[in-house]
Amino acid sequence: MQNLTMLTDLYQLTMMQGYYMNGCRDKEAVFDVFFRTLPFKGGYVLAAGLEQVVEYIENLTFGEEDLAYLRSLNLFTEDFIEELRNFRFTGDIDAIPEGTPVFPFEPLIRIKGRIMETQLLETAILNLVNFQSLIATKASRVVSAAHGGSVMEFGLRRAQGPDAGVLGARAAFIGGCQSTSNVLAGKRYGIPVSGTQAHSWIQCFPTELEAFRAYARTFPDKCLLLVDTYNVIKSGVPNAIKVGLELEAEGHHFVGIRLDSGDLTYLSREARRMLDVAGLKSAIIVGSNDLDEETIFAIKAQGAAIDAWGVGTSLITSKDSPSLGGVYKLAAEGEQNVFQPRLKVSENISKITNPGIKKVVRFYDRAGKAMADLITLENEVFTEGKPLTIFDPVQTWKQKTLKNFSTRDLMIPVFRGGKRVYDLPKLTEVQEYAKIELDTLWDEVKRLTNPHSYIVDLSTNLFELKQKLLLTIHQDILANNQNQGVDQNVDR
Ligand SMILES: Nc1ncnc2c1ncn2[C@@H]1O[C@H](COP(=O)(O)OP(=O)(O)OP(=O)(O)O)[C@@H](O)[C@H]1O
Ligand SMILES: O=P(O)(O)OC[C@H]1O[C@H](OP(=O)(O)OP(=O)(O)O)[C@H](O)[C@@H]1O
Ligand SMILES: O=C(O)c1cccnc1
Repeated sequence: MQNLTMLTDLYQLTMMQGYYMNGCRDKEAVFDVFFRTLPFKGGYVLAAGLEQVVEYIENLTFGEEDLAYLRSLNLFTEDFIEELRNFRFTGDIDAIPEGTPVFPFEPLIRIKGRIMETQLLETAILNLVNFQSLIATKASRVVSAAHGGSVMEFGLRRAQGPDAGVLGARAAFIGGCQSTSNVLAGKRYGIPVSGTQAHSWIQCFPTELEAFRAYARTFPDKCLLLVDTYNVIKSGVPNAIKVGLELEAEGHHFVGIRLDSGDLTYLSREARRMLDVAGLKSAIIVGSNDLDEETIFAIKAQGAAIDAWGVGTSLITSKDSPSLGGVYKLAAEGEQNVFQPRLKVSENISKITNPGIKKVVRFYDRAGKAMADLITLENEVFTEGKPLTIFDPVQTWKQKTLKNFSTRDLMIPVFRGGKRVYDLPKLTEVQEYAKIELDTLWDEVKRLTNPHSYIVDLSTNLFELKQKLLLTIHQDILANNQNQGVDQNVDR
C-alpha cells in the first residue's frame, strides 16, 4: 500500500508543532472513533476499513520529499521537522473487527499514545473507516433485499474516483456482494470478478443473433447474453434461446441472460417462461439498471424471476446517504500511561462525548441473538448469568433487566507499543464473519425501513463518571464566572 502519511489535515500538523513547542512532547491521549447517526435510516452499520488503517499505520513515516514540502510552507520550525523525520507510531490500538455490526456512540477504534502521534492519525483513519463502513453497510442492505439472489458490484465507472471504486468494491464484498466487475479490486484483494457484456458489443455486429453467436464462440462456457439492445421479448430472448440451444447441443452450459432496462418484473417473468419452454431451465436471469435495495425489494415482491442482480451507482456512491459521520474524539489525556478522563460538552446532548478509556460489551441471549450493547470502562466485567439492569443514558427511567446472557468484548488489541499484534483475516473470512454476525441481530433491527433501535447503553460506572465530570465542569465555569462578575442568570 502507498504511504499515506501526508493524507492529513494541516491543523493536525500545526497542533503537533504546538504540542512540541509547548512542553507537551510526552503528553499522552486516548482517542475514540465513533459515529452518532445511522445511515439510510437503517438499524446498524457494518464496520469496515480496519485493514487499511493497519497498513496506513505500519507505513507511517515522513519521507524527504514530504519534509521538503512541509518546510516550503514556512509554518514549521526546523526542530519540529527533524522530529517528524523520526516519526513512528509507538502507541496502542484496539478495534472492533471488520464485518461486525456496530451502533451509534460505540468506539470502533481506540487509539492510545503520545498526543504528537495520535493527533496526526485522525484524518486518515476517519477517511478510511467512514467510507468503507458506509459502503459495506449499503451492500449488506442490497444483499438482504436480494434475499438469497447473488449481487454483483458494477459501480466502478460511477464511483467518486479510482480509490472509491477499489475500496468500495472491497467494502461491498464484506457486505455480502458475490463479485465485482472491478479488475483492480479483484487483483488487489482477491475478490471474485465477474461480468456480462455491453450494448456496444451487440451494436457492433450486423444483427443481434450474429453478436450473440460470436460471443458464444469466444466464451462457450461463460456465455451470458445482454438481451435488451433492440427488443427483449421479440428479439433478445428468442435470439439468446437459439444460441443457448446451439451451445447446449455442443455440450456446453449456457449461463443465461441479462436484462438492463424496462419493467424488470414483467420482462424477467416472460423471459423465464420462454427459456423454460425452450428447455433452458438452468439458464439464469440477471437484472440491472439503476437498482438499489428498495427497487430490488419491490421487484422481488412483485414476483420477478431474477436470479442475480448487477448493482452499480447506488451502491458504490451510497447515493441515498452519501457519508458516514464518524468522528475522532479525545476521551482521556495523561502522561506515562496514567490517564485522566476528559469529555467535550455541547448544548446538543448527543454531542457530549463519553469520557475515559472504554470498550464495548455485547450481550447475547441463550439463542445467540444480540440483546444489547454496553459501552463500559476498560476493566469492567459482567458475570454471565447474573441479572443486570441496564438503562437508557438520556431517558434513565427506561430500564431493562438482562438475564441468562453471555457476553463478548467487541474490541480486540491491534497494536501494542507500535507493533501489530493482530493477524489480519483474509477478505473471504471477513465476509463470512460479517454474515454470521448479521445473523446474530434480530430481523427487526435489520429491517430496511423503520427498524427497531438496538439498545446501546452506558454502564453504571461510565454513566456516573460522565455525570461527575459534567458537574465538575459546570461548577468550574460557575466559579470562574463569579470571580469575573459574569451574570449567572444569563445562561444556566
Ligand atoms: N417492476 C419494477 N418495479 C419497480 N421498479 C422497477 C421495475 N422495473 C424496473 N424498475 C426500475 O425502474 C427504473 C427505470 O428507469 P428508467 O425509466 O431509466 O429505465 P428504462 O427506461 O427502462 O431503461 P434505460 O433508460 O436504461 O433504457 C430503474 O431504476 C429500474 O431499476
Ligand atoms: O445502473 P447501475 O446500477 O449504475 O449499474 C451499472 C450500469 O452500468 C451499465 O450501464 P451503462 O454505463 O452502459 O449505461 P446505461 O445506463 O445506459 O445502461 C450497466 O448496463 C448497468 O446498467
Ligand atoms: O459486466 C457487466 O455486465 C457490467 C459491468 C459494469 C457495469 N455494468 C455492467
